[in-house]
Amino acid sequence: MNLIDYLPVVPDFPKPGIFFRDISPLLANPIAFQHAIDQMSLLALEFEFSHILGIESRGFIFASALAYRNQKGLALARKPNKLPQASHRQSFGLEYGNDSLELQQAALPADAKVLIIDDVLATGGTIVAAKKLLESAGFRIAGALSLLEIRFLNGLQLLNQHQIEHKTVLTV
Ligand SMILES: O=P(O)(O)OC[C@H]1O[C@H](OP(=O)(O)OP(=O)(O)O)[C@H](O)[C@@H]1O
Ligand SMILES: Nc1ncnc2[nH]cnc12
Repeated sequence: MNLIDYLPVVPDFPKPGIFFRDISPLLANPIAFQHAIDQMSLLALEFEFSHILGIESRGFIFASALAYRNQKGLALARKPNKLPQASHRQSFGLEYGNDSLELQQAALPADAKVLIIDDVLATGGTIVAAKKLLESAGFRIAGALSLLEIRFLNGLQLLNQHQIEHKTVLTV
């Protein structure tokens, strides 16, 4: 099964010039979704980690399934003003705009070593922000794992600059 067939490109979404990869067909196909989680789960085993951080909102889908499959605790990095006790915030730029993520200190135990999970690595801005968020809260980072890397946006380079080890199932 070629998972990339389930991640079609939608041109000019959400802005002109962006080639958006839609995860909906992959989620709608139980075999494709299961295969994606299986592949991510195998890659996750290559990291030493105690907890998973899922990034709102598409990252939640994969982070949740992996936390279950790999029997790890799950914490959520949320968009602004969603968390009742947000204690850390990090703003960042991504392929088509700017955003912020928040984290609660109590989301993880003090000795947590965290694997960051997201669906897509594009510019890398989101994952770098997630790393800074975790570090500002005093947590250790194991690395980052995504389903898809969009190579021409050089996210991997940015992650290397920030000493983030990254693995991905698919690269386009
Ligand atoms: O590598 P980057 O350039 O930072 O881009 C990757 C991020 O962009 C998308 O999230 P988006 O902000 O569109 O939010 P969503 O998950 O709520 O759709 C995607 O889910 C990643 O989190
Ligand atoms: N081109 C893209 N497709 C899907 N998700 C993205 N997140 C950032 N860039 C993206």
